Amino acid sequence: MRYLPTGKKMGEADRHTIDGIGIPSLVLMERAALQCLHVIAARQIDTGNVLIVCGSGNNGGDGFALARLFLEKGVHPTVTFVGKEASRSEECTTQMEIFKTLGGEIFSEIPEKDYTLVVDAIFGVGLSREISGRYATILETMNQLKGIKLAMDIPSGVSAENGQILGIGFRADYTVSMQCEKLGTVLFPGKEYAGEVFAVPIGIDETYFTKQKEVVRTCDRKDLKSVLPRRLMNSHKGTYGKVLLIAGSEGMSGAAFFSAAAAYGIGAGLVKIYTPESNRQVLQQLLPEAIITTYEKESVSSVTEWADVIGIGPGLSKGKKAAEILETVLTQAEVPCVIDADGLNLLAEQNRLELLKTRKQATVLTPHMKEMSRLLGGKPVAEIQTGRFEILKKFVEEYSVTCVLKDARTLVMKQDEHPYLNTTGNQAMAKGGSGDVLTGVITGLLAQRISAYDAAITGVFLHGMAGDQAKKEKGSYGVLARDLIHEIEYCERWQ
Ligand SMILES: NC(=O)C1=CN([C@@H]2O[C@H](COP(=O)(O)OP(=O)(O)OC[C@H]3O[C@@H](n4cnc5c(N)ncnc54)[C@H](OP(=O)(O)O)[C@@H]3O)[C@@H](O)[C@H]2O)[C@@H](O)CC1
Ligand SMILES: Nc1ncnc2c1ncn2[C@@H]1O[C@H](COP(=O)(O)OP(=O)(O)O)[C@@H](O)[C@H]1O
Ligand SMILES: [K+]
Repeated sequence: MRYLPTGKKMGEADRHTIDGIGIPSLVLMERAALQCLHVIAARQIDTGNVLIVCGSGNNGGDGFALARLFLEKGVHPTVTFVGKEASRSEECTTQMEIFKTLGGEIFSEIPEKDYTLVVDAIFGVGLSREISGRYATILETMNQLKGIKLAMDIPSGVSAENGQILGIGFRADYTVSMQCEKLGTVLFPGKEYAGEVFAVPIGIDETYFTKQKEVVRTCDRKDLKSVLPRRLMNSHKGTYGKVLLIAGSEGMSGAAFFSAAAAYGIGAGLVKIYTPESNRQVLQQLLPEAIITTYEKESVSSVTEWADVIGIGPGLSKGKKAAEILETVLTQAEVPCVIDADGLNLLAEQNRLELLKTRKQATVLTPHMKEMSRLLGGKPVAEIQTGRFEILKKFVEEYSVTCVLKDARTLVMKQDEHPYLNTTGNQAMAKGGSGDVLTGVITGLLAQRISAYDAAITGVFLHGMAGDQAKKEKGSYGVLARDLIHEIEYCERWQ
């Protein structure tokens, strides 16, 4: 698990470390510069001709410190100071003076040379407004230079708060992020400017974020062991829960299959599909492990009574029958529920969202951007994209749900928990059926009795990992929903 603070939150943690704990700012800066040097060595970057461009804040201070460490190694970097003298920070001034005392030369323009490495130390998390004028020209020049590009902390121009490009951004091959990767290089378009990101420890106290519930977190492959539900030797299928999937309508059996197969694939004990009779035969052939029961044969009340967890919506349709079923589930089922696709579209109509407020068990909603827009009464997708954290926070508080907002960077939110931003998954998953698989995975995890928040973040993480594995095998074009299921079945291998 790792935090993805905004620039503002990172600044707070810096101050807490410096003022609250007493670690001097220059000590942190020294470690920041040393870590950059380590990354440069680890990536075997040619330091034959290094350019370091420094601004007037502490990011510039990082740059001067790195320049001095290069001197110690016998490397003579070209250092350009592009900041304003008047606004130079104390640390930046100190580092600049040390560098000068050691014989370092400081330019005010970028000398024309063939650089092997270009280091951006103009703006870090202190970037506070659009970049224009001379700074913009300098960044444009730096982007056009040959050589490997490395950003200290965050590429200049990328907003650490939201990943937006403020005018112009440095296009890095590598970004060395101090202590934590910032939210701005995980979100698009910032991510595309950051290249490979190394989050390096420099001594900032990250436990500061534990109580700051607004700080976003993510997880990595190494967390898998702790997030996967345990599989006990002394167990039976009842141990891993009974999943009911209410999915598929006439001519839409595939969605039910994907969700059900994914629920089994992630370890659920028993999976039942509730669907129209016309889907019975094909589903029985596609997934003989599943129990098939139909609208014509059984009432929704009796099937919901059987279930430990319900997933409703994939391929459901928006017909009258589907609406009745959803309303019965929301008012009668006293088990956790995952609502997806048409389940969400129906929820968005006729004030049905209000039904969520009376539910006693956990509800997980898995909308993509367009479905979220419908849930929010038609709020434009662009508005949701830029304001996703605030908008979702309000929504989950109002309806007491866990919300999985699906996107290239899926966001999971629940009241009183850190927002979770997913970093697995890729463009190969942008295809029909991918979402149905996610519904099955989250439902299958809930069946194994982990909390709604844990099931949502673990499900999203594993689903993305499956996409990444599938892309490795098939590339970006040919991955199908069934490939995701196949990979999920093997998820233990990723630990
Ligand atoms: N001890 C610590 O705290 C540690 C900090 N560390 C490092 O410090 C970085 C944060 O440093 P920071 O807070 O000084 O801000 P920074 O990113 O250098 O920028 C501020 C300068 O930019 C200017 N400016 C901003 N926007 C602008 C614009 N659009 N156009 C023009 N100017 C603009 C702004 O000017 P002003 O707004 O005052 O006019 C000010 O001069 C952090 O990312 C990390 O690298 C690490 O070493 C670890 C220890
Ligand atoms: N470019 C991408 N990068 C990462 N994940 C993606 C990308 N495109 C789609 N996905 C994932 O694939 C899934 C698509 O879900 P959804 O749009 O509901 O598909 P469907 O309704 O066709 O099943 C989501 O989990 C989403 O996060
Ligand atoms: K920078």
